[in-house]
Order: sequence, then structure tokens, then C-alpha cells
Amino acid sequence: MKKLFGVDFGTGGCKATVIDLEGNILASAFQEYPSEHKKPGWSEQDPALWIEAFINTVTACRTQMNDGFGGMLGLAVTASTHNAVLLDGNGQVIRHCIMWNDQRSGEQCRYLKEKHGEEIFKIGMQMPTPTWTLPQLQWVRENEPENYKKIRRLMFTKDYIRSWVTGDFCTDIVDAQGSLLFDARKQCWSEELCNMVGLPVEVLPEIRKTKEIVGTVREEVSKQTGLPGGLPVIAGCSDTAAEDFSAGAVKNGQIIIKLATAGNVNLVTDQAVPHDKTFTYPYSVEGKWYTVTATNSCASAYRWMRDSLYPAEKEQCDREGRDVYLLMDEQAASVELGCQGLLFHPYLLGERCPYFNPNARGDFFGVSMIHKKGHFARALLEGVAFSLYDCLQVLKEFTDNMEDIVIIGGGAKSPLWCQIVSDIFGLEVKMPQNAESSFGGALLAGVGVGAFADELEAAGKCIRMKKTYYPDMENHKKYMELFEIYKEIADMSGSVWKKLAEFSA
Ligand SMILES: Nc1ncnc2c1ncn2[C@@H]1O[C@H](COP(=O)(O)OP(=O)(O)O)[C@@H](O)[C@H]1O
Ligand SMILES: O=C(CO)[C@@H](O)[C@H](O)COP(=O)(O)O
Repeated sequence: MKKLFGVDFGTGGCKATVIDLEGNILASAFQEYPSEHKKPGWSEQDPALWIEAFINTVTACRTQMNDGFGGMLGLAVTASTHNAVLLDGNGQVIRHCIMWNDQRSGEQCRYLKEKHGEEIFKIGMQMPTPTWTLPQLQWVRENEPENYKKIRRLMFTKDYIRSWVTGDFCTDIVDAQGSLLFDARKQCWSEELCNMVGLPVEVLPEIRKTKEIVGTVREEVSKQTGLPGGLPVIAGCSDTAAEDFSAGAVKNGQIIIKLATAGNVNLVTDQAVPHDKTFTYPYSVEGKWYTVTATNSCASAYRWMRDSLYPAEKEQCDREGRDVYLLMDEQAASVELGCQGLLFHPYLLGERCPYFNPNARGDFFGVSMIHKKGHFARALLEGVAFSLYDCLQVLKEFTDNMEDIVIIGGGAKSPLWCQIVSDIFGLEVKMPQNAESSFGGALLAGVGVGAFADELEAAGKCIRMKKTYYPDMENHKKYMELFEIYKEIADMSGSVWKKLAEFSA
């Protein structure tokens, strides 16, 4: 049987998925890995753990299929976006990777915005925020000059892993666009932007198309994983670009709500629509773009709650082979809408849309003697959904068509959360059958190796919807009342966030 393979490195873990040419899942495996938060607002990962997760998940997939990787046509690696892996002259990782949700470069952003804001936006189509590689590099330059001097190569997460698989040195235009080192108009690295942080352009990888075959599986990797040596590997793209595609979003005007580490409300567009409150990316569907409004901590906030409030329950569920998130959902579902006045703001790692404030902090507001764990769980689900609703308000500047919305990401496994989002948005949302970045990556690999004529054919043959969530408009009305209070608290918190940042510096 002919097969395609996608391996995705989300911020929370690695998912590997093997599909056939009709989009049926033949094998899948998942492995979580940690982020390190050494200081409030900091977020790093150890690239060695990605390679380990690749070997484990790929091997697990092989053992799930009677004929192993027989019939495999191609592989795609995707990952959370534009995290810079810095390599020295011997190809060794210089320091752990500063992730896209790391907030330490707030000061560097302020400087870059003041000094070069207009020029940066004109070239890169993005405003400097701590998400991007450019200000993060400036932070390393100022704070770890000895590390900065050692940089001979810079790769992004998916490129680092794919390079280990094939030996190539390249990236694709989606990741390049997220670096803020890229000239989005000319579609090449920008000397001007690189000069701003004293980075020689030569350390950056060659830029290829997402679906281009850029190498083949090395024999050494074949021995470690069972992947066929010589298997074609495409350049790949960001997890979001692959995941939005996997949800069937291929047309102008389609909206995707993503409940992953990041929360996204994205819009597919025919052209780039740069704006200072959104992010602008070329899409995995060639020729299209997507506009992103984003909240930094979405499903990761639920994982944080799992690890900090539910460790005993998790241990027990793990022993019994149950999913602790189901138990958290059950507790949350037993609590009434609005949690009797308990509100949550999910700004656990600063916030992007609409505040763009690296100092923003999360909170539970309105705690009273009546509140139990289930209230906190529900308040978290509602608070994240409010934060996404905040994003939607920004996106409404770009479209008034709210009829074609899909919901994806690990958090969408929770029917309760999807319903809360639908109620808060007051909109119908559809859930695809297999939306995962690894599934989307496998489809893109199929396009790259010629198994499908193009992205539209792949989508038409393989992507199916599973369920629709309909909003309860009575609930929507109550939520809108609560949203006003949610906003009031966030709007008045700016000076407190600043003081807390100074206090904990
Ligand atoms: N059953 C569930 N209910 C709610 N949230 C879940 C469930 N299963 C997983 N999640 C959330 O999904 C997240 C992982 O989603 P994923 O899309 O893989 O994220 P990422 O790509 O950022 O790693 C976890 O952090 C977890 O909080
Ligand atoms: O696009 C960005 C950063 O600009 C992020 O949204 C990451 O790509 C997050 O991916 P997940 O791990 O949340 O899937």
C-alpha cells in the first residue's frame, strides 16, 4: 500500500502520522517533551529531545503496521515556527533553543521599534515582538556575546530535525517569514534586517518551497528508525501552516481556530495583508497567505493546570490508562457557565493579540470560598476562549464572513471546550476528522512526491469533517456580559503587570 509520513514537532510534543492516499490513518504516535521556564516569561527547549522524540515516534509507527514502512513515498517534518537553533563551526548546538513564546526580548523590541520600526514592518511585514527570531538574536547578542560570536549556522526547529534526517541545510518560506530576517516582498533574506543584529546572511539556510524535495533519508537514520534509506523528504513548513491545511482551509476567507500551545484565530487570504496587530505568513497552499491573531498560552495553559493542580489525578489516570484531561473536563462540565464569577486571563507567557505586552501575567480573578477545582478548570477553558474572542475582534477588520470556521489543535479533543468556544463566539464551528500538523505534513509530502497533483487535490481526496458545534445564543448573551468584565480587568492591569515584571526581574 502506498503511504505518506508526517512528523510534527509542536511546542508540547512530537506527533508522527502515517496515512494512505485517501487520508486514512495507518499509524500514529505521540511523545510529549518539556519546555524550560528558568524565569517568568522565558521558554526554551533542548533540541536533543526533539531527535529522541523523532526516533521514538517513528519507530512506534513502524511497529503498528504489518508491512512496516513498505510503500512509503515521502516524509515531511513540520514544527512550531521560527525557533532558532544556533550551531557552532562543528555543527554543535550552542545553547538551548529560545522558543517562539519566550518573552525575554521585550526591551530589544522596544529599541528596534523605536529605531527601525517602520523599516522593519516595510521589509518583514511584522512589527518587532518577542515572538520573532530577530529580537531574540539581539537579546543573545547583548546578553551572551560569547555565544553569539560562535554562531556559524542558524536553523529552525523543523530544519534542524530534517537536516539530521537528510544532511541538507535549508528552510522554507513560512519559517523564513517568521524570523523577521526575511524580505517578505522580495522573498529572500534581508541584508538590512540581518545587519540590525550584526548577523552575517551566510549563516542562514537556503530558502526552498514547502513541498520541494530537499533531500533523502540518510542510511544512518534508516538504521536507527527503520525509515527506508533514500526516502524523499520535502522542506516542510510551520506546524500551523500544515495544520490549517489539514483542516481543509484552502480558500480565501476560511477561518481556523487553533487550540494548541498557541491559540490562533487565522484567516486564509489571497494576498498578504500586513497589519500591526496581526502576523502575516505565506501559506502551505502555494500562492496563498494567512493572517494570524494569536494568544500565547492556550492548550498549554490547560497542560500547566494539569501539571500544577492535578498531578495526583494524572498519576492515577496514567496507571489506569485514562486521559486526565477527560477528568478535568468532567469537573469543569459540572460547574455552571461563568463559574459563579471566577475569571481567568491566560497570559502565562506575556500576551500577543490584542495587548502585545511581554509583561502580561495570567490571573484567576474573583476567587471566593465557594470555588473548587472544577471552577478553576472551567474558568481556564472560558478564559482562553475569551482571549481567542479578543483575537476574533481584531480579525473582523479583515473579513465579515464568519460562516466558514473550523476548530483544530489538541484542545479541540475536548467537546466541552469546543462548545464553550462556539458559545462565546456565537458562531457555528466545524471539527475536521483528522486535523493535525503531522497529517497536513503527510499530505504536503504527497504533493511534493507527485502522489497528488496539488494541494487542492490532496485536500479534496483526504480531508473530511467530523462534527459541527452550534452556538447556544442564550449562553452567548451571558458570556458577552462576562466578556465585558474580563476586558475591564485586562485593560486595567497594565501597570500591575509592569510592576510585577520589575519585582521578579
Ligand atoms: N482531551 C483533551 N482535552 C483538552 N485539552 C487537551 C486534550 N488532549 C490534549 N489537550 C491539550 O492539547 C495540547 C496539545 O495540543 P497540540 O495541538 O498537540 O499542541 P502543540 O502543537 O502546541 O504541541 C496539550 O497541551 C493539552 O493541553
Ligand atoms: O506561529 C507561531 C509563532 O509565530 C506559533 O503559533 C507556533 O507555531 C505555535 O505552534 P503550536 O506549538 O502552538 O502548534
